[in-house]
Amino acid sequence: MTNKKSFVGGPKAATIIKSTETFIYGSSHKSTVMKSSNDKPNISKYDESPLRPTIQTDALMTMPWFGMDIGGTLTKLVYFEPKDITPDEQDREAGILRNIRRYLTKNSAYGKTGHRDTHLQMDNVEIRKRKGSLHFIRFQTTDMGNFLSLAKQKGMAELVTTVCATGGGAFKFEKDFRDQVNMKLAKFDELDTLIKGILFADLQNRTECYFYENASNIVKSVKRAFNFSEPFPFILVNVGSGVSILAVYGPDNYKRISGTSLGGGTFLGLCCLLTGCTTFEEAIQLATKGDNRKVDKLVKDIYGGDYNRFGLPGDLVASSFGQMHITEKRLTVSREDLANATLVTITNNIGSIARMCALNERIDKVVFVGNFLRVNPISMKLLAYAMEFWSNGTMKGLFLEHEGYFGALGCLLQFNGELAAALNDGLDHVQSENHNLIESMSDSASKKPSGDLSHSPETESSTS
Ligand SMILES: Nc1ncnc2c1ncn2[C@@H]1O[C@H](COP(=O)(O)OP(=O)(O)OP(=O)(O)O)[C@@H](O)[C@H]1O
Ligand SMILES: CC(C)(CO)[C@@H](O)C(=O)NCCC(=O)O
Repeated sequence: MTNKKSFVGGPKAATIIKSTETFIYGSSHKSTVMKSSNDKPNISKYDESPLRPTIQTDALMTMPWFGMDIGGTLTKLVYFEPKDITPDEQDREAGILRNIRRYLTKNSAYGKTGHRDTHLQMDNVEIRKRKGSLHFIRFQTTDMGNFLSLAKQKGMAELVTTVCATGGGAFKFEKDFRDQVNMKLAKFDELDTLIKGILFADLQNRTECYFYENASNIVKSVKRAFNFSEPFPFILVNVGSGVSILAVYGPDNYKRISGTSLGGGTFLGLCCLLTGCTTFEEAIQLATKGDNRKVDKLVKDIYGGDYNRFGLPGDLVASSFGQMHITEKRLTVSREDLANATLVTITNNIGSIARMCALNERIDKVVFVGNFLRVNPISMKLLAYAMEFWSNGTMKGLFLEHEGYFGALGCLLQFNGELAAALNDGLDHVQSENHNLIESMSDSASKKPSGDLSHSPETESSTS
């Protein structure tokens, strides 16, 4: 069934993952075509970047189109559903492909932990000259075994030979994909794809980016759309299981400046330990009803009021969990208070590190993403408050609707030049090539960031 072709054209080798007449949508579906540079797929204005490989063959990439981000806690899957299928194409569409399309788009729950976030669906999207909808699906990474069994049961193994994947799990589960469903993973770096996904989503969705108006008043602050059409430079804080902080200067020009192991995984883990809850949703619900002031020690618990000399208001947390060494206090706190205090502790710590990074880089826009922010307005409002309050209004916390899906989305968008490299030579090839390009570009730039692809000590510092 698989007809895999490799050929060289121009500066990069290009590989068509699978060229099987039956499974391809589109009219010229039989042959492998190298697209010329003036016939570019209409993806985004950022495609004009000098760093982007110009060889593009993916207009004929076979369906289904997936991008997968296999993270430490959640696996995110973005699926492109073509909506411009002609009756003729429909006739030729293979049964398995049709069944997969229907299974994914007609359901919103899959297996034990799989969910489709229907409210995030993007319609009328154009990718590689095809029009369709993007569907956003997640499941627990601990459920990978069940996912692979389901994929096999639905016939994916016969249909797809290669999946574009990012996140640590693209490395960790590579062998499982190969052994259990005969699929190869084309691996992409999680931070590269994160940025690609963000830029694409913002172009597609005018209300993707938002901020909190009146951020200095948490009770009154309200969500408002933010015009992110001139995004650079910005600080990007990806709050997943752990936290990565990047300074982004252009679509292909960024550095990982910091990180912390105190992230979404820490919140969930501590909350489960302290309250006996078992899910993130439960943890957030508890936190919504609790009061951290019964758990934390505030400035006014120490000063009796504000600490004016250094501008510390009495209501500020002086010491997270600082009252919990007192037996009577411990006896009066509820599970809800403990959940709220855990959320506030983790959020404030992330806010504080993010603000220092922004200050250091002299950047005023701080974008927070990652699934820690899912159904979590408490943290978003706190982060917005922290950015505004501690910077005297000079910094702005920004948020994006598709929170945790950008890595998977960016992965789905990868062009064949990069795809080919990932397939032929492994990720290292892509990384070192991007690194060289970024290095050569940054030589002439006033700021001199380099992509944090080598994890050299100069480009990365870690708080953990
Ligand atoms: N349904 C859920 N189940 C588990 N965690 C959830 C859920 N919804 C939101 N979260 C939060 O999102 C975090 C994971 O976020 P995300 O998916 O962005 O990261 P990841 O890719 O799994 O982690 P990493 O990038 O560090 O490998 C969890 O640690 C938790 O705080
Ligand atoms: C290891 C990753 C990059 C995996 O996504 C993430 O969980 C993270 O950035 N953790 C924090 C690591 C640090 O302390 O810098």
